[in-house]
Amino acid sequence: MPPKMFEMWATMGSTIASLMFMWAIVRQYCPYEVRRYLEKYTHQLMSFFYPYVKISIHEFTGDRLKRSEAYAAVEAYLSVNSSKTAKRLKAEMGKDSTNLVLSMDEYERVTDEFKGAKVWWVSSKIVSPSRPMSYYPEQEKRYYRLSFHKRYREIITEAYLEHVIREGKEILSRNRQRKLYTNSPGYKWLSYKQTMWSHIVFEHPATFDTMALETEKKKEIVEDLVTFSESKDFYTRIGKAWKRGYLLYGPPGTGKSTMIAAMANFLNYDVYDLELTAVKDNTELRKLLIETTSKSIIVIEDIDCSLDLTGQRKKKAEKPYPGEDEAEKAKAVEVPKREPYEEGAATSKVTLSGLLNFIDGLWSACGGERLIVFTTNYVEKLDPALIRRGRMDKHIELSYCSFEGFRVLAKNYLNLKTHEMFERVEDLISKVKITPADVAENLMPKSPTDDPEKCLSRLIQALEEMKRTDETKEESAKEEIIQS
Ligand SMILES: Nc1ncnc2c1ncn2[C@@H]1O[C@H](COP(=O)(O)OP(=O)(O)OP(=O)(O)O)[C@@H](O)[C@H]1O
Ligand SMILES: [Mg+2]
Repeated sequence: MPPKMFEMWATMGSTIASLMFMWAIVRQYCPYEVRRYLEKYTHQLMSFFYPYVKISIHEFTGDRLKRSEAYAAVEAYLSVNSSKTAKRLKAEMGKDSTNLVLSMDEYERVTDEFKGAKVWWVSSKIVSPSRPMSYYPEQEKRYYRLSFHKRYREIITEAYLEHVIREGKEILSRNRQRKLYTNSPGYKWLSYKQTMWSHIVFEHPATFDTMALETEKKKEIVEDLVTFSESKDFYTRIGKAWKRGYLLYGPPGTGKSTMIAAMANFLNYDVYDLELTAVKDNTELRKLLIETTSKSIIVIEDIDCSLDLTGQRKKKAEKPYPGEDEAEKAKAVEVPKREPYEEGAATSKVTLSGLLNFIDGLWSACGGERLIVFTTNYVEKLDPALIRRGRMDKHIELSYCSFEGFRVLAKNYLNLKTHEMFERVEDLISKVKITPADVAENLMPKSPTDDPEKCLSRLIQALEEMKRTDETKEESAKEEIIQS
């Protein structure tokens, strides 16, 4: 190296060293105010010469309980765009647990181009150590940082970011793994970040096609759901919250819970299964509902058993459903039942007015696309205030199996569209009250040797037995009348 050059490097080196030394002294001894002042102006001076703009998108913003929608959209956008160029990727199980979804690993950097503008994305995190004696673990604050040259400021802030968010949201809704949430007491104490809901992936196979229901009824429900999901502007225009209440009622085993799953699958919504007996009081109910997200169905099953609606406590099975005596009940398919109201009464103080307030007031303020579904076996026991239109907009009765319903089940279970034995089934099914659950149970092959004929014979036998029991009951009732 020529001596002149060496001298120049040496001078520069010593200048930088002395500046750094001075800065260290300033940091150590200057009062905080002076330091802040100096830092601010150094920063401004640096950005004057530095031609790049940086935008950070943090995972959690002011409201630490809610993940930023923008962060989720950027993450989805980059998961598709970065997987082609990034060298360090992380893999997570995707929708339906069938494939791995790749996304950018931490501290990885990828480039993207938009209308001739080149941008860089970096995924990063700030780790703040846990405080001594603190209950909470160390916290990680993840963020994405976007950098681009300042000459592209307009194009990036006005068009590129919008493009990223729009595409990201589309990817999210395509890949969304739907969830089934339940409120379990105590779970919320696990960590301050934990919500009051616990969830699992929702993978119920029910659809409207597999439901044993009259075609007309199915069509009406599907049209109602489609109209609701496409009516965002309508609800805004008339000044009503974008929500709709459904009341599903009918005897046990007629498909109320199955229909909720079919609705969720049809609309691609999450399901919040709200166990009212596990909710301490109205305040907790409010908190739970505020935490629900848009595009969801909030379900309160067996509402007559979950809430003291009249001041009188009720037992679900205190009266058999018409046509359902003890012998029939014993034969019926075992469907999991909720505990009757008494079980939760000791701890739950949720009142009817609390629930009504939520349906009308608070929930309406949450905005977003939500359905609320109540189910009951005894519609006549419900307080009219709870089920009036406006709260429960659509009342759907699910009843005993018709021949049309049977045909759907025969197609599902036996892959039969028609069969000579159907005629006998048609005749019998019009005379007895059998639930779709019972029909399904009889049609289900019980061993590998069970062919469709055997399953149909089993159903016919069950229907004949039910008919005989009904006739015997009718006769003894007639005799009783004659005797009295
Ligand atoms: N309409 C239906 N279409 C197809 N399958 C049905 C139908 N109704 C009942 N089933 C079958 O019976 C089983 C029980 O039905 P489901 O749990 O939906 O009844 P439910 O009306 O919710 O009963 P409960 O009032 O006891 O809660 C389901 O797993 C399903 O296989
Ligand atoms: Mg049910």
